[in-house]
Amino acid sequence: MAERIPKPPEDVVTIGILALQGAFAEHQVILKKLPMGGHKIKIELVRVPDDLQRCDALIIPGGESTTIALLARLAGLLEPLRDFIRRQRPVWGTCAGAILLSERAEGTKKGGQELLGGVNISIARNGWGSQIESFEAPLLSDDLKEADRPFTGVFIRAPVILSVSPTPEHPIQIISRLPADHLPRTGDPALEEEDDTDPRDPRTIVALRQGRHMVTTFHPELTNDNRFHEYFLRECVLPSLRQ
Ligand SMILES: NC(=O)CC[C@H](N)C(=O)O
Repeated sequence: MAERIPKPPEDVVTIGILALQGAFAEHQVILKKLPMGGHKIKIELVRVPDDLQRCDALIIPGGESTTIALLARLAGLLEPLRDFIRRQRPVWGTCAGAILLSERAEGTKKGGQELLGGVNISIARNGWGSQIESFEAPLLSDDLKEADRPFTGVFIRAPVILSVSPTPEHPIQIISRLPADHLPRTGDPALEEEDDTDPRDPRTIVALRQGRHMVTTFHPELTNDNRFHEYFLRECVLPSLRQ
């Protein structure tokens, strides 16, 4: 009888999704379907500090950043989350999550808002103006698989990146920008007149990363396209496991 060769144990990667409020279930659906080569993904819905302890990486979903911060405080998660980020664990914030990962936020509610920090950017909550509830834009990025195929960016009361502050030790990589012909109409001529739009204007940046910390101001979890999830795993999560 042929000897059975035992299969090597699959590497299990535990991805946490902060599940206090917002679109965490949508991230879960995409992660479950994501092809992972030799790795197996275990998804951990993070609601208390012990959940976070089991995670190799974390996704902070879209929703309401003030509510998420408040619930995180009540759950005793604020400091464990900040510690997770400080330890350079991979973290990705989408929309409200992007606000929470920013070092500075404008347009916060009265009394301010607690942030987690970790990505050296300034961001404006609901920065496209209250008249623009949501819009879609075709996004291109050389960093995505099938780079020629636009990714449909879904923006819902999205934040706007106001400035990025890289340092030599902590460079910031721009992953995608809004195309000039898809800038929302904000009444701000600098953003609307194509000829005048500086392509380096930080307000056009919609996806970036600083080390293993990534922010997207739109909702990749609300499309059927898993390429930003694939990017996060490939560029932020898997390299962190090899150390
Ligand atoms: N879709 C979203 O996540 C919106 C974010 C929301 N405007 C906030 O400030 O938290």
